[in-house]
Amino acid sequence: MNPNIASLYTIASKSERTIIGLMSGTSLDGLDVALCRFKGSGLSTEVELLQFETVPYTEEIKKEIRPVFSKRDTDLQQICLLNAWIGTLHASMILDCLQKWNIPPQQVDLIASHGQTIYHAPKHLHQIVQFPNATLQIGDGDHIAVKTGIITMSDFRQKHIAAGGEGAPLAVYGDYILFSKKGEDRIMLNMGGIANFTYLPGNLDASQMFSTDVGTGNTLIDAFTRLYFNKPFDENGSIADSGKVNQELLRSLKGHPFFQAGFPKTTGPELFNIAYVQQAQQQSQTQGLSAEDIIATLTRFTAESIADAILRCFSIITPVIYASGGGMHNPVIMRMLRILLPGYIFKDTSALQIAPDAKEAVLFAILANESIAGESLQNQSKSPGIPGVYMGKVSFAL
Ligand SMILES: Nc1ncnc2c1ncn2[C@@H]1O[C@H](COP(=O)(O)OP(=O)(O)OP(=O)(O)O)[C@@H](O)[C@H]1O
Ligand SMILES: CC(=O)N[C@H]1[C@@H]2OC[C@@H](O2)[C@@H](O)[C@@H]1O[C@H](C)C(=O)O
Repeated sequence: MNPNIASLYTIASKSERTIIGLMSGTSLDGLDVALCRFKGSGLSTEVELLQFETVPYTEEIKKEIRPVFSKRDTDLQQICLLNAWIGTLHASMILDCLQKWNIPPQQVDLIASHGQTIYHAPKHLHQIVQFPNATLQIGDGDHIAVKTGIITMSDFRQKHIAAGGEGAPLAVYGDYILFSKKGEDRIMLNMGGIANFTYLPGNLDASQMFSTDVGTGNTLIDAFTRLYFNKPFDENGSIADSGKVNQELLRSLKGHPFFQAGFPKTTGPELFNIAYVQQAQQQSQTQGLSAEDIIATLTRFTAESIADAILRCFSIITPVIYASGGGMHNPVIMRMLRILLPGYIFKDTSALQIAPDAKEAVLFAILANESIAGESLQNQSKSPGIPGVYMGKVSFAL
């Protein structure tokens, strides 16, 4: 037997596995590295988050990725170079973390790497009849495996598309396994670059569970804070707080057919970008707004997109909302959400023993644990957008 297959078999048979989950999201802020210890699989999974770190992307790294990030017209050579370069970069970030945590790489069984999304094109975005849903994550797993010496799983989204999904949100699989709770209806709300949520019914009926993107999270706030203030994000919402929401611009921002479309649906900065806002400004004749008012309006746009989607989905019940992702650190978004969603209880995932900034990286570690050790597709659901499949491709180190 090939010794790689034998090691994989050994890892799959262990009673405990150590898996590093990686996530580098649409905010391009850095690489989330979550070192997790797993026992079991499926609904009996137990995860302990041993270490977590967000390794920030330097301006030099962002400068290399931005020209291809969610751009239709781009340099194919740059994509080709980045695919290997990001893999190598992520590998050295992992090795630095392990050194800092004083953990030899030999103690890690697997790496679960999301990669860097550079283009997400569900059918409703590209609208080309003969092409299916599509998405592209780069930072090839082979480079991570060879450089770290650790078996790496990557490219989780393609199987989801092959089985009929849009390639996202994938969080739902881990949300179901980790956070479903009999007797409590839950919304797992993640506010990263893009905002999404998973509904977990308190009756544990997987066929009622669903997951959807709802629109922009921080991506537009970040883009305009960069444009006008040369800062990466609106820290603590202080710029939004100093501006006034413009109702005409807000109405125009909310006018896109994406918001009328049914659930589940996915999106990205391919739609929600600077041009999207400029077009809305033109339509609403609000080109003269101050930078502060634009950021206040975009912050409100984020909060209303989330609240409208939740109110559309739940007319009778008010599930408990567990927030995660960088947007929960923006007090203006959180204040608006509390006003827009009266009667809802807000918590964050630390109440469920997972640090909110680490949640997405942990969820990719869960996907890898399932693919290696899952004995049945416990997360299989009849809900649209949640095909019952094992995801991820294996890269051996040798
Ligand atoms: N103190 C803060 N004040 C305001 N915003 C903050 C704060 N801390 C983080 N953020 C926001 O959170 C963003 C990062 O969020 P996160 O890391 O969850 O995004 P991501 O994982 O890249 O996105 P996605 O989930 O869409 O892939 C930052 O770009 C910023 O907009
Ligand atoms: C294509 C892609 O990378 N999508 C991300 C993005 O960031 C948030 C939202 O859009 C979500 O759909 C997804 O990530 C999370 C981790 C998911 O798949 O659940």
